[in-house]
Order: sequence, then structure tokens, then C-alpha cells
Amino acid sequence: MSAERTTPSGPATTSWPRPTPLVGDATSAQERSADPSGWAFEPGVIASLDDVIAGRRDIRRFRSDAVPEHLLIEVLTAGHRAPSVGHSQPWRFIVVRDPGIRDRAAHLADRARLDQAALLTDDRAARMLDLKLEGLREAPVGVVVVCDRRTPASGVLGRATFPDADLWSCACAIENMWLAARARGLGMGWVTLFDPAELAGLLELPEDVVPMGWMCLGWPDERPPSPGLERAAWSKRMPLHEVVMRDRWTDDGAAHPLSHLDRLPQETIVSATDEADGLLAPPESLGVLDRVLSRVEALGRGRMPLGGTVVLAGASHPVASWGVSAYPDRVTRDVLEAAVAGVAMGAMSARSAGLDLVVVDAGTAGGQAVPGAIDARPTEPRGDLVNADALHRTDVDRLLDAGRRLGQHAARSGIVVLGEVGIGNTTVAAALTCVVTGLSPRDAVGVGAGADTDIVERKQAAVAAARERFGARADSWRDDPADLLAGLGGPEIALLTGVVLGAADAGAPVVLDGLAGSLPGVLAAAIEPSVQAHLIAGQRSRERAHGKVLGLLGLEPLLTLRLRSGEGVGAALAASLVLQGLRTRREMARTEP
Ligand SMILES: Cc1cc2ncn([C@H]3O[C@H](COP(=O)(O)O)[C@@H](O)[C@H]3O)c2cc1C
Ligand SMILES: O=C(O)c1cccnc1
Repeated sequence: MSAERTTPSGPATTSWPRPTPLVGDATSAQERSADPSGWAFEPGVIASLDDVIAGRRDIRRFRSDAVPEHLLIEVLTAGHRAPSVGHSQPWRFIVVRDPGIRDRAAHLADRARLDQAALLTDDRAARMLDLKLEGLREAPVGVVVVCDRRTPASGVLGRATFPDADLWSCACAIENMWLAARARGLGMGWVTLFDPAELAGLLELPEDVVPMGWMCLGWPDERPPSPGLERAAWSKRMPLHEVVMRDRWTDDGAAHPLSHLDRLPQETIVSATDEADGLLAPPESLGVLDRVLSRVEALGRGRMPLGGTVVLAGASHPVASWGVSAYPDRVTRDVLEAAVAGVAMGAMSARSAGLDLVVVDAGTAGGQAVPGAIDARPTEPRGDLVNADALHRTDVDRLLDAGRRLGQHAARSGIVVLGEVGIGNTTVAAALTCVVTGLSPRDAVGVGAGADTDIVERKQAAVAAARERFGARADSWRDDPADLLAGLGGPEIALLTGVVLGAADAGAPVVLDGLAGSLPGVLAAAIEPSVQAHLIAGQRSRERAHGKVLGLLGLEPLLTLRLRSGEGVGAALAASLVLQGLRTRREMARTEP
């Protein structure tokens, strides 16, 4: 059948029905463009697949009940459906039911296990020997997946360039078998604790046919909800964001100097969580707080003192001359004086949370430092961001150093809590936020202590101009965070960055506050990646970009009260919650092991 069709460029033409192929893909480009996701399975199927993938475990304990032949065939069929390089199907499955061969294989594995333990440190060796490797003897079926490598790599499509792609194909087959077994309630364990040559000898494999390991298969005599090695504090699954990179290799460890801070050992994290498991309460029933508590107990090895210190740093900001705050600069000194007297809002919050307070003058206007505050004022001229750098580089370094010392010292009391005051500093914070998050000035600017529409517009203009002036220096902020502080940073933010570094170095947790009170966490983590493990988001404030900055740090706030108080008020409230939680955890009822 034909139909008349008019094209814009010419006379009517005739068109015919699309010739649908009888083999291969019957869909048309039109169908696919109309419904690009039309190849998806039903949601229920997707959910089941995800369940099976998430529920797959390396099973080490088996019941002796036989595996029906048809299930074995189904599992092997799944293996045989795996992708293979150049469709070469290099796998062969050797099904072992002969108890004699199985026992000899188990003996080989026993020897390999002792040899391997000898290479480990005492502690890890002891734990390796504790791990259960008996599955080989218990499982009624052994499947040895071997890779036939006798075809030259150059003869297989895709293997000339990646000669080991045949082995990867076999690994895909193993994963398919694993998932098929799991879905059917069968357990599979992949044992590679063999000298490959010995295993090849046992199975009389020809030259260039290599074993991928021994798959134990049978009805499981354990049903582990999480990986056994994780449960045994051997290791832990890394968060996805640590293994995903975009566009290029961007691993912090590779791109930046490696951390000299001791990383929090995984075992310590797991043992803090294990300890929490023994409480007479549903695990993680305190939600976000429970996660923070486990982290704090891990950092302090369960012995952190039940106290802490608020470090309150204040400074004036030349950018305030652009009319970016609803308040006059003088307020900064007033608040610092009231803090020294113990009656500013931040100081009161600290005291009522049972925290100590250290007040720092990081650069207020006026001839002398606020009496009673620690004097850390910059000595070089300061700029307004729009026309000149905020700080001289030597002042940044001095502020960081002074902060480090204060952080180290504060860490002795327990939790270290950040607080800032500085009229105009939400403008400074917004400029920094543009660089570290990539937000536009419009999205980075918030209302601060109470700006109206005109002030917000002036803030946006000042931040846009500052960002423009800073230009391409922004590209390397992660390599040189001190340059970012010099260009756009406020002195109290630089000082608090040092506080985070010092506190983390001394092993303490650090509670972040609002926007200007969180950026020090971002900058410190850029200088020293291991700082990350020490950071706690006390709150998400009213300031527009704050959530984005916390997201950058991967932190969930303990409180969301729409605060816009600054001064560490929110962080002190959160710290008090953490201290209550710790006390509860340490003293509450426990269950029998
Ligand atoms: C009385 C008073 C006390 C404060 N304490 C902290 N802030 C908070 O507001 C200031 C930042 O807002 P902006 O960028 O809009 O100036 C910082 O001092 C911050 O800590 C205060 C603000 C005021 C008015
Ligand atoms: O984000 C904050 O903590 C904040 C917001 C407004 C004013 N001062 C601080």
C-alpha cells in the first residue's frame, strides 16, 4: 500500500510502509525516538534484579543436602549467557562431585591459606585464619570455572588490544552464576585461595587452560545480610562517590598531596557500630544522630571527653562598603565584646551546652584587638574582593597557623565547635561558595542577617564582580585553597579553616555551623583530605547556598531550624545533642552478646 505525502521542498511523493525485518531488531527509529526508555523491564523486574544483586553473598557454610540437577543446569546456563570478548565463550565449567577430588582441593586451599597468612601482619593473619573457609569440604558441588586461553589473542575480536579480556569474560560468567544461584536460594562461594598451578594439576587441565577459582555451590547454612568480611571488620564497602569519577581521574589522593593525617582505621569505625549493635534499642534508631555518634566514638576510640569548645572568630569585611549588609560594621566588635563578657548569643549557647568558649579577633576594624579576645588580626592591607584580594597570602598562612594551634588545643576538651561573626561575611561566604560549588552568584547569595531586595541585589553584584576578578584562579582552588582564601576569603574563615585542621590532627570531631561556619570544613578538607572523617554538619541554616555546601561535603545536618544567627549558635545546639547522645549511649542498657 502507498500513501501520498507532500514535502516542503517539492511535489507530492509516494511513501511505503517500513519493511520490518524478520530477523534481528524489529523496532523502528521512530519508535525508539518516541520512547527512548521503552526497552526497560517492568519496575517489579528491576526491583527484583536489584534485590538479587544487593543480596548476593560469598557463602562459606553449606548444608549437605543435594543440589537438584535442574537447578545446577539453570545456574550453569546463566553462566553461559555471560558476555564474552568477541563472543569467544572462553569459559568451561568443571562440575566436581567426586569427594576424593574435593578433599584434595580442600587440602590445597588449607596450605595456601597458611602460606598467605604468613605474609600478613600478626593481627590480620590471626583474623584471616579465623575466617571460615570450610565451604570447600561442606558444599555438595564444586564448579571450577576455567578459561581456555589456547586461542591466540590476536584471533579474537577485541582481545588483541586487551589480551586479558578472556579472563574478564569468565569473571562475568561467574557473577551470572552467583546471581542465578542466589535468586534460587542456593549459596555460592568463590574460593581463590589456591596456587593456580596446583589446582590446574589436580584437574588435569591442559596447558593454557587456567582456573578462575573453585565455586562452592549448595544450600547455604548461613544467610548473611551483609558481606562476611565486612561483618568481620576486615573491610567495608566504600561509598559510591569515592569510586565514581567524572570525565577524568579525579581521585583526591592522586591529584593532591597524600594525607599525612592518620586515616580513621576501618576496624575502628566498624567496632563503634558493633558496640552500638549491643544496645537495648533498634540499631540506628537515632537516625542521623546515631551515625554521628558512631563516628565520634570511632574518632575518640570511645573515650572522648563529654565536653568541647566553641571557637568563635570575628572579623570586619571591607566588602561591607558595597552596602551588602543590613547592619553596620560596628556590630561585629559589639558581638565579640559581648562574647568575651559571656553574654552574646553564641557565648550563651556555648555555656548552656556545657561547652568552653574561645573568642578570637581575626581582624575587626579599629586600632586594637577586642579586649579579652585572642589577637589574630592580619597585618597586611586587606581588599574588598571586588577590586582587590581579601587578604595578603602571608596573612592567610598566619591565620591558618593560629587556627591550627587553637584547634589542637580545643581538641583536648572534646568536640570542637565553629562559630563566626562578621558583618558582611555572608557575602564573602557566597563568593567562596561560587568557586567551590560552581553555583552562580545569584544562587549563592542569601539574605544574610536580614537583607532586603536592594541589599540582595548589591550582594549579587559584588559577588559576581569578585568572582569575575578572581577569574581562572578558581580552577585550581583545590590545589591551592590558601589562594582562594587570599582572593575571596574572610579572615575568620581562614582562621577557622586552621581550627578544623588542628582539631582533626588532634583526633577531635568538628561541628560546622552555618554557611560561613561550614566553608572552613570544605577548605580544610581540600588541604587535608582525611579531615573529612572529622566533620559533623551541626545544622542547615537559612542561608541559601548552605545545603549545597553541606552536600559537597556529603554531610547530613543534625538540625534544620532555618537559623540565621551565626556565632556558632546552631553548632552549639547540635554539639549539645551529640553530647547527650554520647552520654545516653555510654550509660544505657546493653543486651547480652
Ligand atoms: C546583631 C547581630 C549579631 C550577629 N551575630 C552573628 N551575626 C551573623 O550575621 C552576620 C552576617 O550577615 P550579613 O552578611 O548579612 O552581614 C555575621 O556576623 C553572622 O555571624 C549577627 C548579625 C547581627 C546583626
Ligand atoms: O548561615 C548562617 O549561619 C548565617 C546566616 C545569616 C547570618 N549569619 C549567619
